[in-house]
Amino acid sequence: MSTVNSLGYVVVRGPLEPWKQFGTEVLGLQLGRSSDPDTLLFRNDERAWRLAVEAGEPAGPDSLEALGLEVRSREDLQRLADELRAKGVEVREDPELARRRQVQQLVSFRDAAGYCIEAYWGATVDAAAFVSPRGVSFVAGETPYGDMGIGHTFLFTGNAEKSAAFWIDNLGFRLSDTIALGPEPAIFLHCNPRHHSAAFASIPGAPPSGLGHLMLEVSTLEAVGRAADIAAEHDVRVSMTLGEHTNDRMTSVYLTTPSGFDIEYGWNGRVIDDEEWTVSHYGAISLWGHRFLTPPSAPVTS
Ligand SMILES: Cc1ccc(O)c(O)c1CC[C@@H]1C(=O)CC[C@]2(C)C(=O)CC[C@@H]12
Ligand SMILES: [Fe+2]
Repeated sequence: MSTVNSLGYVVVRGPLEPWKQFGTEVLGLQLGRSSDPDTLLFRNDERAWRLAVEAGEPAGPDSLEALGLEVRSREDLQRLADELRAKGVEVREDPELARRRQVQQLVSFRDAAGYCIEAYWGATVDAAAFVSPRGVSFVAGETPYGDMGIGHTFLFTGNAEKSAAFWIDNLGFRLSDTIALGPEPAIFLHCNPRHHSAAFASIPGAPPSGLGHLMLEVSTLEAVGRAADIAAEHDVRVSMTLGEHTNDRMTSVYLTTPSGFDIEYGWNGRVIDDEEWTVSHYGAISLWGHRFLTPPSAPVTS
């Protein structure tokens, strides 16, 4: 099976000016060079960009435009596209989009829940070094465990089981673990040593689909604490307080973006070695902390 190697990039919609400030000053992301005035590009590592924000209204979880899933080579992308088509998935090669995303080749298709997936190889590495405006370093492309991608996404879905099955059966993701969360367990999947690159949950009261959060991992607890302080100064909404998750052991805080979905800003996430990993089920989401300040279903406020 052709295996996706990482969650390489995420494309969302939102208001650009607030995002520029939030991305650089709160998150410590570096602005990348964008040839399109209606698209902001953010870097968190050596890549030309990892997070793109296209101009639009705040739409909460519906702000998700596309998920970029990276494969290692032209041959792997060809195999992946062939396998998807053989299973009846409509796969479209898009050279114009590949140019915009600064990758060598790209195909797009929809997963079981209808999320727009862009599979690609040949991402552009920037000649300029990554320099965070807040001096933080991210755990992303270049890690002792290899490329772990941008971070992870937590996706709402009508049917977590069905969504996860698509990613496992067609994209080569592996089950990390599950957590009791509402009537059906939330499902966490990995495709590299990062504990999970995608999680699926259908939660009563939460939206039926969309991006719950994008997790960005920094290399120190100090960087998480400072982000929480700066968020408070900027009147950024904290949707979950500092805490540590049971399964991936991420110590994190959840900050609401100008688009209305959350960024989980975390440190010390667990890594998985497939040779040794045993799947567990957890009865709680956190070991400590992570209190909701407002319910996840509360309306978006700017
Ligand atoms: C449960 C869990 C484990 C590890 C993570 O990295 C992670 O983000 C989560 C999800 C946390 C959290 C939750 O469990 C309840 C529903 C929440 C609030 C959301 O709506 C987004 C984040 C979710
Ligand atoms: Fe998360």
